Amino acid sequence: MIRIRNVSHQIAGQSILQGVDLDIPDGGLTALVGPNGAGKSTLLSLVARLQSLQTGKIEINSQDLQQISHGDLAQLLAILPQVLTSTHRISVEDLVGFGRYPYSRGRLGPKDRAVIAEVLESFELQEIKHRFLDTLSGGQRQRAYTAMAWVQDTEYLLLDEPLNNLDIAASRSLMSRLKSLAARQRRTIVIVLHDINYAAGYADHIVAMKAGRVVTAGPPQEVVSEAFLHSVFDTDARVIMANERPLVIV
Ligand SMILES: Nc1ncnc2c1ncn2[C@@H]1O[C@H](COP(=O)(O)OP(=O)(O)OP(=O)(O)O)[C@@H](O)[C@H]1O
Repeated sequence: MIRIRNVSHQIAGQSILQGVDLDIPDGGLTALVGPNGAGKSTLLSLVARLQSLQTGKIEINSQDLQQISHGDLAQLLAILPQVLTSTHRISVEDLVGFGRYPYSRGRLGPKDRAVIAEVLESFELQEIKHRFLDTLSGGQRQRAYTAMAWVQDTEYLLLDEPLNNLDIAASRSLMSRLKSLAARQRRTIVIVLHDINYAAGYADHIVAMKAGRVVTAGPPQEVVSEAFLHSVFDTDARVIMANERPLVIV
């Protein structure tokens, strides 16, 4: 479990997170939602130790995040940040191969190669595995980066807006793939999503943030309502039920 207690964060004197308390349960998909600037990316980056913790405490599997060695953390948790550069002349296969670095230290062994082949297959990248990243479409590149995060084979995977640039078919396919892989391999995926319907349709848990605080958390059926959209997103939209999940009429 990821346990976040009383985490506050400031940048240049501005308060970004304010006393965040949150338990992210083990297994399945937890969607982090909220308006632009709510603090979602900042919270993920603190959990992944991309930024230093200023106040409060974060524990992963009851271990203090600050005390976990770099090597152990790289095998426990992977993050796909929001901003991805694409200027590198690197092939999809090599990019995904980099994801094995915590295990291979740069020398891919048979197990690494097998895992890479399996992930290229399951993320439908086989046919473009020799292409350079800067020749791909935005959506293909996004899939390649997500595969690189996945191939790290970590118990916890943090994905910041992985549906960026993906069309509806690719978005649905990625969400159902993540959901079934998480269930099959008992992984915990925390995913920042802007489209509330993908969160409502696929996530096991939803955590909503606003102005640097967690305002509500729970299963989609309990969280997503017209009152929730009004209070968190300042918008009035209808919510109906479809396939036993809430659906926002946009
Ligand atoms: N390096 C930085 N310098 C100054 N302000 C920052 C920096 N990083 C984040 N912020 C500010 O912190 C707040 C939270 O940003 P963050 O990216 O965590 O929000 P978010 O919920 O992920 O937003 P979005 O949905 O737009 O990606 C925003 O007001 C942002 O402008």
